[in-house]
Amino acid sequence: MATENKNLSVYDKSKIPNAEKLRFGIVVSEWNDTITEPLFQGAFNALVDCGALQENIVRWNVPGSFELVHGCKKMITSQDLDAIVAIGSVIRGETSHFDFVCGAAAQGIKDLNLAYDVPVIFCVLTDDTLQQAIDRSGGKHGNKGTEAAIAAIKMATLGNI
Ligand SMILES: Nc1c(NC[C@H](O)[C@H](O)[C@H](O)CO)[nH]c(=O)[nH]c1=O
Ligand SMILES: CC(=O)[C@@H](O)COP(=O)(O)O
Repeated sequence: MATENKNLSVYDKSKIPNAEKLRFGIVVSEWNDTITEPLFQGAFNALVDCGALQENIVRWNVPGSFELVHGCKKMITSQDLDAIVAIGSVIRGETSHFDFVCGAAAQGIKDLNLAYDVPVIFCVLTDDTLQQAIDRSGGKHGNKGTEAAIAAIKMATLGNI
């Protein structure tokens, strides 16, 4: 189902485990911060709405989406966390740099999920236009940060009875 057919901000709290006892990290790319800041707010607000304590949410900033992987790895190995949300916004420019940044972020985050037991949620928008990014960071399609926070709670409690 394409994003245009679902709202990224819609979730059913009755089907989400309470996050009160969980600790979360959020690593935020500073590139396109007009997009990544709303994504962070969406994620932060959803975690708190689902019971997470504000003091149990750790935020680090990195320069760009390419640096999300190292930032998440450093957070995994230095903090005691139940899940991490990696937030970025990559918007296509004139060159193929977009493909390399997106690919590196996606593959690197995937590798972290294989190498460590802390789930890292891929909250990196990869858009052709700024409008697409706006639409997915609190616009008409909702907020990808909200969706990522819910995924983080679900993955942090995966397999719990
Ligand atoms: N163009 C975008 C970038 N580019 C920067 C890279 O992520 C990286 O910081 C740089 O290549 C130095 O290693 N990053 C984004 O997050 N979004 C973009 O649109
Ligand atoms: C995703 C990028 O790195 C891109 O925004 C850079 O723009 P350009 O490809 O025009 O250098």
